[in-house]
Amino acid sequence: MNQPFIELSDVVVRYGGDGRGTLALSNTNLRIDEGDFVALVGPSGCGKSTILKLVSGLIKPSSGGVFLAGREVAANRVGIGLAFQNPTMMPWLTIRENVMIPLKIVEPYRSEYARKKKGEFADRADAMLAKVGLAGFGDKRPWELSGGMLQRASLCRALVHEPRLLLLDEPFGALDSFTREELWEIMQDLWIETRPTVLLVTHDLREAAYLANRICVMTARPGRILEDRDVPFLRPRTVEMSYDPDFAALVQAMRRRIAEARTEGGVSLADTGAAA
Ligand SMILES: Nc1ncnc2c1ncn2[C@@H]1O[C@H](COP(=O)(O)OP(=O)(O)OP(=O)(O)O)[C@@H](O)[C@H]1O
Repeated sequence: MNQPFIELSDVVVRYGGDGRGTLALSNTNLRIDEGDFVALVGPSGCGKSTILKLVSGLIKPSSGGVFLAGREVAANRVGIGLAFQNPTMMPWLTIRENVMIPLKIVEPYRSEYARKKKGEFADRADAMLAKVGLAGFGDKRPWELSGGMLQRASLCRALVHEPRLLLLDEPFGALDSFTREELWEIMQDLWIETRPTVLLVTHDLREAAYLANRICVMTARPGRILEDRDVPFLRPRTVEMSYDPDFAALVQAMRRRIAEARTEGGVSLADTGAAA
């Protein structure tokens, strides 16, 4: 079997440190190949964001292993892009400067940025903005853009340094449904063009089925992967396709699975730390 790009092996996460805190993940196993697009879905609080935190190295597992490109996450230098529900732009910077932030921080761009390539990087940011329909908005400040426009800019910022891994935590969750669907299309185009490995956390099952190649359904907390399904629809997918019977049937099956999953994790008082 090929070595996966992301691997979680028997991962347990207990928040709180003294062994009496919240058990968020129990014996979670997950393998993701490079270039794949995987959606994590499941009941609220089941540990989806916890998996993103593990893969980004923000937290360590209480036990088990988390590997990225064959190495422990802590020892890894894989470039990562991040986008969240709240696009959090720096208000004192222009949109272009916000998009360029990873180029100031992440090598090899960082040293080049300091030397001579600032103009070149501004062009790169403008090209990204044009791809997501924000041509000409580089000089604007964040407060001059709508929520949907800010989220487009946030996708540019997540991808400008060509990361091998893109972590998305409900990036379209706060948008109206029309804007959300527009952003799905943009996200799909960006993924097809550069093929980063993507791990998407979402509550929107149509979104998961539109964007992902695989959907992993988690149990209620303490979470683990309950079901791992391939999404067979051809690309590029369209919003119209999301109303086809096959697509609707997949979404319905997921919905049922999550309803069942709500009862399959089983949170006890001890798990929450409330019994302590
Ligand atoms: N820093 C923390 N300290 C203590 N408990 C935490 C911490 N972070 C998360 N938790 C708890 O761990 C569990 C899993 O949290 P997580 O955010 O991973 O779930 P989620 O599936 O992403 O939730 P949602 O779908 O509601 O966003 C939740 O019960 C949460 O309250």
